[in-house]
Amino acid sequence: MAQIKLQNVQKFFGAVQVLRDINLEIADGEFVVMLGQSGCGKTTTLRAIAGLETVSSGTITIDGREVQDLKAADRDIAFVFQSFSLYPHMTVYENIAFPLRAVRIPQSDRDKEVKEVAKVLGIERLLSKRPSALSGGDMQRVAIGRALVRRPKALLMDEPIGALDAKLREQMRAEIKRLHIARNSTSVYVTHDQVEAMSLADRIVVMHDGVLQQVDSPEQVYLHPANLFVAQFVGSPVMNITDVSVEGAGTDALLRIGKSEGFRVPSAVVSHLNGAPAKLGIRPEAIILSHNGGEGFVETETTNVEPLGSHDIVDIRIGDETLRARCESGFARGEGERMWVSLDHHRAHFFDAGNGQSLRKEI
Ligand SMILES: Nc1ncnc2c1ncn2[C@@H]1O[C@H](COP(=O)(O)OP(=O)(O)OP(=O)(O)O)[C@@H](O)[C@H]1O
Repeated sequence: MAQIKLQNVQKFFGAVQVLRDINLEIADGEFVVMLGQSGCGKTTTLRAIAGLETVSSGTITIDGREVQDLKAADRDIAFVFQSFSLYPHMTVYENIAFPLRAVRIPQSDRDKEVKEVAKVLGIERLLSKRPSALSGGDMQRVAIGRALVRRPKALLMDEPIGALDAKLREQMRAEIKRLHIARNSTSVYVTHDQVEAMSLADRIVVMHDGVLQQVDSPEQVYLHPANLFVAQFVGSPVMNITDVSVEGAGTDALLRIGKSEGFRVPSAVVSHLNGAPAKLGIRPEAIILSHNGGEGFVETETTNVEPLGSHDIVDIRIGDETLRARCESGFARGEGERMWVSLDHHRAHFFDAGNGQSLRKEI
């Protein structure tokens, strides 16, 4: 197990900068997920930690030792990729035992370690088989087993289950989590799948354009996104974002979206904005629809209904904007239906219209 620290890490490929001043501390035993769109630099960060990629500047330390100039083999870190890189001519047992043979661990200890890892991963029955006889999920279990068997300081995983079908991914996700709890190995995991990130991580590192946008628990990333990018990247359907003007003083203020009639909210909700241009962020589940209206509700019309089984996503018009609301199945009959809408202002987010940073009320 290990503590990993990146300080002021920069990486250029030719003239193109793909990592911009990365600062990140990963605690011993922590499960950190790097989340971002394709090309944002998450794989490069992981490869830099592993020693498969050099950094242009900055330092990487593992347990206090600077490693940025060490070869991958000298960092005591294991890596699992999306593609199953098993040796086809070896059995599962031999594949898992391989890293132990390479460092000349005696046969009896090797046998004990291989069997223990196989037990944790539930692949004991496969030990005598060759990779060609395995399913995709089992191949990836073996790849993880091989990475874990020599008890590396840290386990780095790059979209390890990205190539599996949806059902198997769900199952493997649970297994990786269970494995992490059992072994408590420091783990860094790369994915572009926010559900995977939310379900696995102790902390999520949201990355965009080579810059860390937010490093926080899944709950914090969802409830308090640091900026517009994070707000729209995490959560499905995405958070509604609209320009908003704030009017009025006294006890109530009016949040007006476009030329809409506006939502009356307590002034305290918006007092910290000080009249600066802001964007409103509101998740679909924080939009309240009603057939009858009432105080705080504004009249609207549905423009689309997406039935998803457990709930529906209903599009409504406010001013010139379309907002997406989450409501119970069958609540809206179809498009063109008259409705009333209100916002749960406790769950409203505001962002600086210029730089996109969250304008969070200081508590
Ligand atoms: N060896 C290389 N030479 C030149 N450019 C590279 C190299 N490796 C990566 N890049 C570029 O660096 C940027 C970051 O790539 P990286 O693989 O880290 O992103 P990523 O977020 O992991 O994306 P993906 O999920 O697609 O792997 C991309 O623009 C990519 O094209």
